[in-house]
Amino acid sequence: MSASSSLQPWQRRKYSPFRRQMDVFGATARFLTRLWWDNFLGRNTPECRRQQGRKLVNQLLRLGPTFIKIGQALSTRSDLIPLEYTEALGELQDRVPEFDPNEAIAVIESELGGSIHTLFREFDRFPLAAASLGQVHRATLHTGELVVVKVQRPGLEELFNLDFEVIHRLVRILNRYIPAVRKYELEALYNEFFGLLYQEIDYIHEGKNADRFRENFAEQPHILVPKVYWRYTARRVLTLEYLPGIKIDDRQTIEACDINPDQLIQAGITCYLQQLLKDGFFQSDPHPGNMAVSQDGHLIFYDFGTMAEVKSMAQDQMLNTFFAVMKKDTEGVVSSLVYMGLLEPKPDMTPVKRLVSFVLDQFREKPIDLKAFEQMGSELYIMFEQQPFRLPAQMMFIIKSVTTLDGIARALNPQYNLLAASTPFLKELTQSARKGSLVKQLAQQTKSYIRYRLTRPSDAERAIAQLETRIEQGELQFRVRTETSDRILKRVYLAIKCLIYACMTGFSLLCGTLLLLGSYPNWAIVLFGLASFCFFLLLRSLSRLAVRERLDKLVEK
Ligand SMILES: Nc1ncnc2c1ncn2[C@@H]1O[C@H](COP(=O)(O)OP(=O)(O)OP(=O)(O)O)[C@@H](O)[C@H]1O
Repeated sequence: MSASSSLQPWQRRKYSPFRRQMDVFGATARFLTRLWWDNFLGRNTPECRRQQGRKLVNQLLRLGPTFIKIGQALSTRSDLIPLEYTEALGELQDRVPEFDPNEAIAVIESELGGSIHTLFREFDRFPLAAASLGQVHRATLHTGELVVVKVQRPGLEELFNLDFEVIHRLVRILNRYIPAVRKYELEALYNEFFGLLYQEIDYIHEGKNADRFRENFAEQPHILVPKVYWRYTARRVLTLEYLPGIKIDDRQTIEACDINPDQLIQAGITCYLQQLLKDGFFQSDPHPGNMAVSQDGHLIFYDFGTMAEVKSMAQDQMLNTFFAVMKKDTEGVVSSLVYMGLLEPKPDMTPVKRLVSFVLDQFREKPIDLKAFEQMGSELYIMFEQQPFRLPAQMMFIIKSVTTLDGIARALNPQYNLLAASTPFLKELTQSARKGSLVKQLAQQTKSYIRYRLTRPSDAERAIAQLETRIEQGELQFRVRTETSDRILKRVYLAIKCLIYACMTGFSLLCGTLLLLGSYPNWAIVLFGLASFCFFLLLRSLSRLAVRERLDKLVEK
């Protein structure tokens, strides 16, 4: 990033709230007037919108970091603004001049409490990278470890505080005087946006995110996440292990290093599926600057300032969701999205279902092609204009991150296939979900057997029949937990019980008959009752004995 010679207004040392308000209101008024003028002249072509988009980008750049971030956030909202605008805003690079290294050093010294020489053995004054919120310098710790120090732009928080007030005022005015904007729920968007922005400028939060992300991938050595040096980290300074890498979309260098792009794609897709579906914690901004490839082909992740959360899913739920998308099953997709908190459950879900069905319909005759999501942007916008709801930000983050990832994969291999790249993850998922469901079924069957001991033998019979079939099909294997002698003892015990009940039945019957013949009918009835009860106990023990025998045979197999 090149340093700009002319100082932008937002870089001023002193920026009065009134002056800032005038600048922001002036820029908004100019933008709205241009829109109104185009509308008045009936100029509503894609080319006009593209031009307006470009002008908007320049205006946002002049207004500085808050507005650059607003532009970047809006570039994911094809549910809110037309495609030409999202495209123009998507190009909104962080064209912000890097700041003076002396200022960076001053921030580090005040945040970490020590002079730069006591903190670091070496500190590279020339930044490695610069962005709207901060810049990254290379350094060496006194212990010899190579690190990068991410330093926040001086005065950034003050500028955000100023803009927080100014934009709130602007939102209230727009809501009050321009009824057409009310459908955008600007107040909610404003809260959502600043909530995320304040999180992004808290580097302690970013460090914690990095730690959490690293833990989620601890078992996967091909995913690298820089270690956080907490002793050298504060709210405005983040010190990370130096992990240099090749830019993820630099196919030539990747191939020159003998790294297989297909393996990288697979690792990237698997990693994202895990983030989205299993961990429910994902990097919502996977642009090529936030990912790199190490010399030995591992995937490196940078930047954990914009992590988003969704409800993680159990394995079988994940599978159902994935297959619902692949099968284009609207109901299934909607219920998964509701479960993950990506759609708000409403009494009338018809508009949502209509929208999901529209999206899935686009792929009716062909496999799901993520690139097509982007091309559908303008149609989506038209649909949203007619729908009485907007999507939660996370949903748009997912669409954006998945489509960005798809773009990166295509840059590496234009022939790549999403389904093929997802296969390893799905395979593992299917296996563990299958194991999980087998265990569940076994538990259920065992439960019904136990229940049988208290209630009906027929349930146990059915459960055993199912177990038998599954064992025969090789799906289940029993681990023998009781000793053979123990099992024989139990059967003998049951057989003795049967014998006793049989004797008691016979004896009661005999006594009952004798009493009846000896003209004691009342006593005879009591003994016949006792005989029937013993007979019932006999039958129950016999069926238990039969079940026991079959179970033992299964175990012996
Ligand atoms: N641990 C690291 N090791 C090596 N290089 C790094 C490291 N962290 C960041 N970088 C480099 O610095 C660049 C910017 O880092 P990062 O994305 O974290 O900054 P940022 O200010 O959040 O930028 P943006 O918000 O635009 O993504 C990365 O693209 C990468 O080239």
